[in-house]
Amino acid sequence: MCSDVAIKVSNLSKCYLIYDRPQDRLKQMLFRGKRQYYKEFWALDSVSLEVKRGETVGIIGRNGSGKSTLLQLVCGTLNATSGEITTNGKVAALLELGSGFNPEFTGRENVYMSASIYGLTKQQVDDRYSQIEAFADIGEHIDQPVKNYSSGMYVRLAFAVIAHVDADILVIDEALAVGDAVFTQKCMRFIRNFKKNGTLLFVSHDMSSVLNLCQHAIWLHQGNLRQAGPAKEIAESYLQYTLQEVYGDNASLKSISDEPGENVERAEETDTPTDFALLNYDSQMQVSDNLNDANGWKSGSGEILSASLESLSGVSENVYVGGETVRIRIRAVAHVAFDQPILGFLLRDRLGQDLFGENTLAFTHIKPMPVAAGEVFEAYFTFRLPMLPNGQYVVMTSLANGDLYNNVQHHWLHDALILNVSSSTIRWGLVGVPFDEVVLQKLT
Ligand SMILES: Nc1ncnc2c1ncn2[C@@H]1O[C@H](COP(=O)(O)OP(=O)(O)OP(=O)(O)O)[C@@H](O)[C@H]1O
Repeated sequence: MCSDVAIKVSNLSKCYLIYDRPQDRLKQMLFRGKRQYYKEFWALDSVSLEVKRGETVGIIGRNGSGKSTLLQLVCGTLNATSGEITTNGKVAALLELGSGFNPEFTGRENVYMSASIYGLTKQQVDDRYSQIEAFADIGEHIDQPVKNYSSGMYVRLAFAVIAHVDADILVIDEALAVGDAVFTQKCMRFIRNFKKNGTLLFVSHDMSSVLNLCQHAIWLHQGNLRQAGPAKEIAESYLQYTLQEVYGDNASLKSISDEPGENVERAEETDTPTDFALLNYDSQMQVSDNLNDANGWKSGSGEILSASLESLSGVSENVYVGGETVRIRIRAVAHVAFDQPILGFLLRDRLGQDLFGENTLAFTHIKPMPVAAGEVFEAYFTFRLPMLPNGQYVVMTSLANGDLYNNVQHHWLHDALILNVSSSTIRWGLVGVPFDEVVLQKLT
């Protein structure tokens, strides 16, 4: 196999033998060849693909289309009926829950067992154990048998292991779906870093994760490779297909500009021009302080002491409403003198996408505010809270010193605040926008 190819799959097929009754399996063994007591089910049928070293490939498709089967075949946990698979480099996998760990062993024992399967020596695991434990961040559960773990804890530990075994190829099946926002972002940071040199094969039903992580995508349909290509293109074709499944063949993603119209006929107007019941995007969020558990790093020259979100509309403590005016306040202390300290924040969604943020650079650029060692200082940012879809978000905070062209980060906290948005009626996109008018009209 060419050295720039990480995974090569040729005419790969997997057939499961389905027996209607358990005794049929026994009969088949006894009367081997004379009669067939099973039905064949082809979960994968002559699939061929090539993944180049350093490529990130998402696998999409409906339930039962063969995605997990393909991943298991690539990882060698399942034998193919026919066809060939070649991998170039160390493959580490996060497959479905329950695979990989011995349920009776503790988390710690499973770390040692699993890492040794990936070729690490006991000394190497000893050296990395504290990093693995910190990545998993499951506290004292690490010494409990994994059969008592929640699915989230299980994935945390499994991900922590594969993140520390020097894999060349990572194979991940839907793992991010069970993690909370903080853990998901930790995984996303790891994967983004891994992607710089490594190869990723990633199964997900969450199209935003696929688009976020993968350059290419493969669409499997009833065990066949239906389409492969750039992730955006494949995601659009798949979305078109799912729309047609729901709404029939007329559903299309065609641009409205394809069918221009000149005259406009409006739908009959009612007394109330538009009933905005469906367009009420109000969303409520609860905010919790995560400063003590936040992931990040610091130089030691200064640190963030607190980060908080305050309501200026005084709605209610800890509950904020999309659209209301709020203030993010970040307080820090300098351990050495800073000539131009900068404080900033970024709001991120669970996949680590930056939604918005700001820092005090513009202010410090024009009017620097030096601080002496030991001085406490703060910045606050007042703004209208956007309307966000349901889900978890985090606020990243940072402390730096310098100007636009030359600045040094001193404290960086990925998840200083955690925001939980509930009861949002936003159905599409990353934010809700207040609509002034919505009209349905005929073009004649
Ligand atoms: N051990 C098995 N015996 C019989 N059929 C199986 C077995 N494992 C999987 N299948 C069948 O093979 C098909 C493909 O399964 P697979 O788990 O690969 O699908 P998938 O695309 O990953 O689905 P999902 O999105 O639901 O996870 C399904 O119809 C499934 O029922």
